[in-house]
Amino acid sequence: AKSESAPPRPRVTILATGGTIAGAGASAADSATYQAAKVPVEQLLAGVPQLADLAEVRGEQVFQLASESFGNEQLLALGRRVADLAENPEVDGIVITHGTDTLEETAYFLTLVERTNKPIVVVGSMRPGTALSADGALNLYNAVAVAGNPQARGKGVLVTLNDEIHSGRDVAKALNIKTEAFKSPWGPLGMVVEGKSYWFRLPAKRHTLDSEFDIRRIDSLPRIDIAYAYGNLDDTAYRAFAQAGAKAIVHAGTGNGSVAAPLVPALRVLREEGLQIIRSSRADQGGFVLRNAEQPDDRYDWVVAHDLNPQKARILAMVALTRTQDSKELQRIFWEY
Ligand SMILES: NC(=O)C[C@H](N)C(=O)O
Repeated sequence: AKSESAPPRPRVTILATGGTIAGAGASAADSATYQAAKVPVEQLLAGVPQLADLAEVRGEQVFQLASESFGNEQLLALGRRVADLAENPEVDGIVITHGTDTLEETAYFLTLVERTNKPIVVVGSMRPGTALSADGALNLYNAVAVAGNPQARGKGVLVTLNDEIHSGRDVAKALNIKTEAFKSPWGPLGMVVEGKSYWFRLPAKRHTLDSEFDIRRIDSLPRIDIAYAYGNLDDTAYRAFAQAGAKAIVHAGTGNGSVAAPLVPALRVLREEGLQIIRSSRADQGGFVLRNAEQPDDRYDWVVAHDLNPQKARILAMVALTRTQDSKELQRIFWEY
C-alpha cells in the first residue's frame, strides 16, 4: 500500500481524438505508410505505463479521426468537453491527443475560447505506435508531465512534440516527414526532459482567462475560406467562396500578403458586398503582414493577419466574427491575439 504521506498525484484527463498517435501500420518498418486513428485511448494509455508515475490519468475517446477530417463541429464539441473538464474540481490538467495535420488549428482555437488557468496540452506524433522509434509514447508522457505541472497553469494552450513545449498560438506543422515537425516562428516556450519542464519564455498575446471569447457563448462558427495565391492567379476561387456563403476570405498571399493587381477589383467588390478580406502570408516560417504595406488596407477596408498563418487566421476570424462584424474591431482582435 502507498504511504499516506505520498504527495497526491495531479489528476489529468486525456481526451483522445485520433491521428497518427493512434495510428497503426502493417510492419514496424512502416513509419509513413499506416492508417491514422485506429488505436483506442485505453490501449494508448496501456502502452505507456510510466504515465502513472506522473499523474492519475483517465482517458476519454472523443473522436477517432485523422485530423485533416476535423470540421467546425469537432472544434465546438471538443471545446465544450474541455470546458466541462476545466470546470471540474477533480481535474488538474487536460491532454488532447490529436492528429498533427490540423493540430495547430485546434490548439489555437482552444487558446482563444477556453476560460481557464488549468494546463491544456495538445499532443500528436509523426510515426504510428507500431513503427520503429515511434515518437507518440514519449510525446504523450511529456504532455502528461506538462499538464500535471502547476507551472504550466496560465500559460495558454500548450503543444508538446519532440521534447519541446510550444505555445498553441504560435506553433505550426512545418515539416511532414521528420519528428521535429513543429516549429514556432518566435521559438518554443520551453523543453520537457525526463518528465521535468524547463521554461524560457511566456506568450505575449491574449489567451484563455484573458480572452474576450468563451466557448460557452459560441453556438456555431461562420464559414471562412482560404484562397492560396500564386503567379497567374485570377478571382475564380474568391468568387466561388463568396457564392458558397463565406463571411470572410483569408488571402494566403505571396510575400507580405501582397495581392496581384488583376485581383484587386474583385476583392474590393467582395468587401463592398460585406465579406471581410483578410490578408495573410503563404510564407510558412514567419509571414509578417502589416497594414497598408503592399495594399492600402485603410482605403479598401481590409484586415491584415499580421504573423498568423492563413489557417490560424481563419480560426481567429471565425471566433471573432461570432462577436463583431466591424472590420476595425476585427483588426484590433488580430493585433491582440
Ligand atoms: N501525423 C499525423 O497525425 C497526420 C495525420 N494525417 C493526422 O493529422 O491525423
